[in-house]
Amino acid sequence: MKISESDLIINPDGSIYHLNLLPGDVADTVITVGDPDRVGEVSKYFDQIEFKKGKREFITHTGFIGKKRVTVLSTGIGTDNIDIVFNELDALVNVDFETREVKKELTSLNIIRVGTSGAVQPDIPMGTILASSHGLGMDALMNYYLQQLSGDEQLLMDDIKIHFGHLKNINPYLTAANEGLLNSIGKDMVHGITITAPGFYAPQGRIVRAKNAVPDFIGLINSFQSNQYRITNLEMETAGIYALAKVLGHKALSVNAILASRVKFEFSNEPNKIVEQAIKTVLERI
Ligand SMILES: O=P(O)(O)O[C@H]1O[C@H](CO)[C@@H](O)[C@H]1O
Ligand SMILES: O=c1cc[nH]c(=O)[nH]1
Repeated sequence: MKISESDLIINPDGSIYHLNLLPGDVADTVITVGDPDRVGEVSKYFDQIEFKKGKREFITHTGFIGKKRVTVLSTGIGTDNIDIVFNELDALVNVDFETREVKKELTSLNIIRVGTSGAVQPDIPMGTILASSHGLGMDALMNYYLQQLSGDEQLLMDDIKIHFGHLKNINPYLTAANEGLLNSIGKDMVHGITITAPGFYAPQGRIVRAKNAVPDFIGLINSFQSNQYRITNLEMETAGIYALAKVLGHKALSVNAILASRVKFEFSNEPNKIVEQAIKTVLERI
């Protein structure tokens, strides 16, 4: 079936609407970062840069590490941007832009986020590199997509619904990391459930001047336990990445540079060093 011109927008030069990329520009391994300035911090380790492109907050560098072709792409902040990035990345590899039809043979990308995050458990200090075993979304993105949970995801979700059931206006969603990526790139890292929040301040329990509707948000999330699983950290993209990757048939892992301890009220004074360590670790393992 032909995808309409208003559903899938292709620019006059044949590139996709927001990412400004052509089919063929995306490597099978994609690293996503939030901050556009972090794209160069990743591609500086490439042996060869094939091209640099960008539009708005979506900066892309594709190149080679040895013989391996890698794309690094910035998503900006939030799951609203993840909706754009993941649908457009998927269309670039799985839709024929000439016929506007879904290709017969689908490509499954390996997508690794290297992001920053705040820890909510006292035993997870700043400087930790953490791989998200699950993304737990507190935003609204997955109200708009059909998602099927595995048996394990459903069991965990049942406990989450009980724990967070009193938050009447929030409809949490959960997706597990790709197991292969978690056990390879994420091996030896701290693992835990990452909460993806629809904001940085009250949605992550921060108090500056406005009054928060959810009292002791950090206490609420760090007291959750279901079998071996606990919530370890807060950021703003992982749950959307895990959920849309699964819906679209891609593999995803989120690696978090822990810059803050929300229980010790500390924020790192050397965030770039921690992010650099996360980037180097991921690049060594892809
Ligand atoms: O450093 P990045 O990858 O942007 O990730 C984190 O930092 C931003 C907030 O400061 C949010 O995007 C959050 O997810
Ligand atoms: O606490 C933090 C740190 C980085 N990014 C977030 O979203 N939260």
